[in-house]
Amino acid sequence: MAMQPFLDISDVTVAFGRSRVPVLNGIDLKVARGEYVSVIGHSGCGKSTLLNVVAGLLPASGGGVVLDGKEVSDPGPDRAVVFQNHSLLPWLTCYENIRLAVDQTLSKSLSRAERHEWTMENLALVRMTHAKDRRPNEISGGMKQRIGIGRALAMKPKVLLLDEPFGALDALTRAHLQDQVMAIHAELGTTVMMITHDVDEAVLLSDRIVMLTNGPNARIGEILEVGLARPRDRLALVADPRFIAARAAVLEFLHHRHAAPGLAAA
Ligand SMILES: Nc1ncnc2c1ncn2[C@@H]1O[C@H](COP(=O)(O)OP(=O)(O)OP(=O)(O)O)[C@@H](O)[C@H]1O
Repeated sequence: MAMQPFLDISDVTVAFGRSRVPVLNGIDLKVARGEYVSVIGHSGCGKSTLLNVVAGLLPASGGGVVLDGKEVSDPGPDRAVVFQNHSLLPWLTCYENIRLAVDQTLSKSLSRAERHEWTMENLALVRMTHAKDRRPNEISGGMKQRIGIGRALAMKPKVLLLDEPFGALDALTRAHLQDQVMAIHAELGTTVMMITHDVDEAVLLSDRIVMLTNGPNARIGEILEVGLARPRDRLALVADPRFIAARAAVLEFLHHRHAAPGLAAA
């Protein structure tokens, strides 16, 4: 029997409205358990649309998504999403934001005491124990994203969906969070699908980089196997010829073969 991929995105087409040209056309992507896959492409090509289909937030017009043998038809805790702009509840503390997700998803399998322990464990995982009693407006943007990631992981998702999770952060905070996500991925073996605009980020974090062509009718133009050993050290990689080559391949795709719409002929 052929091995079924853990996450199977099969011939997904999405069109908004009845007679519109599809945004995405025939996206086929198989992701293995524990794999870290990034999706990169120019603004508006349909990256978030693809992530939303996998999340079950948006129905595909054609094709479908199967996760661990189960067809995706609506949102579920097995696919936790972290958006660029955190979506924490402002009236709850950091602890309570994570605890709420734990209570909503694991109340059948864990006792009250275990849910407390699990919440604390996830606060520790994202290095936020010290701020557990603060509310979102009392912490920085980077800390909010850490709570968002902790909350997503606390749901024990089968796949973590990251929609430009570091996009709104300054460069240093961003680097710090990328390192934390790499450490968490190494520790938990989480399957991750991440949307990004950032070529360095994609190469640093991913096992494979999926490059989308420009929309409408966007499709997968190319998939790059990054092939760098883990753990990865951002400073050491700067001079690593394999890192430089991977980076150049993605840049070449984005800036020569599929330049931003409107700039192609410039
Ligand atoms: N609900 C919707 N109704 C109609 N059109 C939509 C809807 N959502 C997205 N689109 C269109 O689909 C296309 C792809 O949007 P999407 O947000 O997926 O792109 P993206 O690659 O994630 O962009 P960015 O990198 O700027 O976030 C865009 O042209 C957008 O205008």
